[in-house]
Order: sequence, then structure tokens, then C-alpha cells
Amino acid sequence: MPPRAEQAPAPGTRLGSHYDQCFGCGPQHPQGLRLDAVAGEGLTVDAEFTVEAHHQGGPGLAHGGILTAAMDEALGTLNWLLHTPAVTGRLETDFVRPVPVDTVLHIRARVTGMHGRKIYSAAEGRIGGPDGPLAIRAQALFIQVKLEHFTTHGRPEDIKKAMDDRDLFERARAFEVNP
Ligand SMILES: CCCCCCCCCC(=O)SCCNC(=O)CCNC(=O)[C@H](O)C(C)(C)COP(=O)(O)OP(=O)(O)OC[C@H]1O[C@@H](n2cnc3c(N)ncnc32)[C@H](O)[C@@H]1OP(=O)(O)O
Repeated sequence: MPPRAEQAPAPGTRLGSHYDQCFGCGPQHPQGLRLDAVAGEGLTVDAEFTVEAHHQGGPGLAHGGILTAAMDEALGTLNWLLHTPAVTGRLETDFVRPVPVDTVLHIRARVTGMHGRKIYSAAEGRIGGPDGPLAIRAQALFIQVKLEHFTTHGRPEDIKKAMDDRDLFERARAFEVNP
């Protein structure tokens, strides 16, 4: 298991968005999931995602891909605790019970191990409360990357806009200087 980074936000800290246009957590994304995540003890994160009408797959039920995206985002927020940029390499999801529109999905994500650049993690999504019935299980492999991963592959105008955002730039730099 990797250590909790010294710079990791204290347990109970709301993690906020890593990028305001992120589909998973960005407050400016018009159709995004607006996942709300809080740092937990050790290498855990608690997150909530409210299923809205535009997240439907079957009538009145959340789309599986949307639920997977919420799990991906929650697992991704573990990067704050390790203080390193990493992207999803592999993500496996078990859909255990349907999740109706207007439901809050309570997600608990945790790091389960690390080997070289590979970060292993898992998450459970429950409905009706943090200890309610299990609806989704996910396991992921994130791969640590350098910031060039984003600057090399991202659409130039979006990279420029992100770099012009002083707050975001400083946070990204801190990640790079203290990997
Ligand atoms: C605080 C910030 C919060 C951020 C939240 C973000 C939440 C959302 C997260 C996402 O959705 S990220 C977007 C979706 N993911 C991507 O777009 C990643 C696309 N894939 C890549 O860019 C590359 O494939 C990747 C960086 C993942 C790996 O390429 P590399 O050339 O850097 O690494 P390499 O292929 O050498 O693999 C490194 C190790 O990982 C292993 N690996 C890579 N991909 C794997 C895979 N898919 N399955 C199993 N193992 C994998 C690989 O075998 C190897 O293992 P070993 O070190 O043991 O040899």
C-alpha cells in the first residue's frame, strides 16, 4: 500500500473539482455529474452522485455508463490523497441493483495497492444512505502519468484555457513538483 501523501487534504475536507469542465465533477459542465467528494481516513474517499432525469437509460433508471462514469470519477479523486496525477487504465463494474432517478448514490472508494506506476483501487456505490443496499461495485487500475499526458494529448484551446486558470495551474504544478 502506498502512504497517504503529506500534502493530502485532511479527512473531512471537501475535495472540490479538479477541472471546472470535467464531466464527472466540474461545476461549469452543463450536463455533468457534479460528483461531490470528501476525503476520508487513510486512502479513502466518500462521494455522492444524484441521479437526474438526463442520466436515464431505462425509463426512470440511471444509465449504466453514467453510473460507471460516477465510479470512475470517485476512484479518480483518490489521486488527491496520493498527490499524483493518474488516469484510468482499466475499470470493471458490477451492476448489482438498478438505481432510480432522484436517487443519491453514496460511493466509497479506496486504494487497494500500488506497484510502480500502477494504482489499484475499488469502490462500492450504495443507495438509500452510505450503509444502504449495494447497487454498484467497481475495481480500477489507474496509471500514474506526468502532466505532459494532458498537455500533449488534450485539445490545445482547452489546455490553454486550463493553464490560464491560475488556481488550476498552481494545483497542477504542485502535483508535478511533488509526485
Ligand atoms: C486529482 C485528479 C482527479 C482526476 C479524476 C479523473 C477521473 C477520471 C479519470 C479518467 O477517466 S482518465 C480518462 C480515461 N483514461 C485515459 O484516457 C487513459 C488512456 N490510456 C493511456 O493514456 C495509456 O494507455 C496509459 C497512460 C494508461 C498507459 O500508457 P503508458 O505508455 O504510460 O504505460 P504502459 O503502457 O507502459 O503501462 C504501464 C503499466 O501499466 C500496465 N497497464 C497499462 N494499461 C493497462 C490496462 N488497461 N490493463 C492492465 N494493465 C495496464 C502495463 O501493463 C504496465 O505494467 P508494468 O509496469 O507491470 O509493465
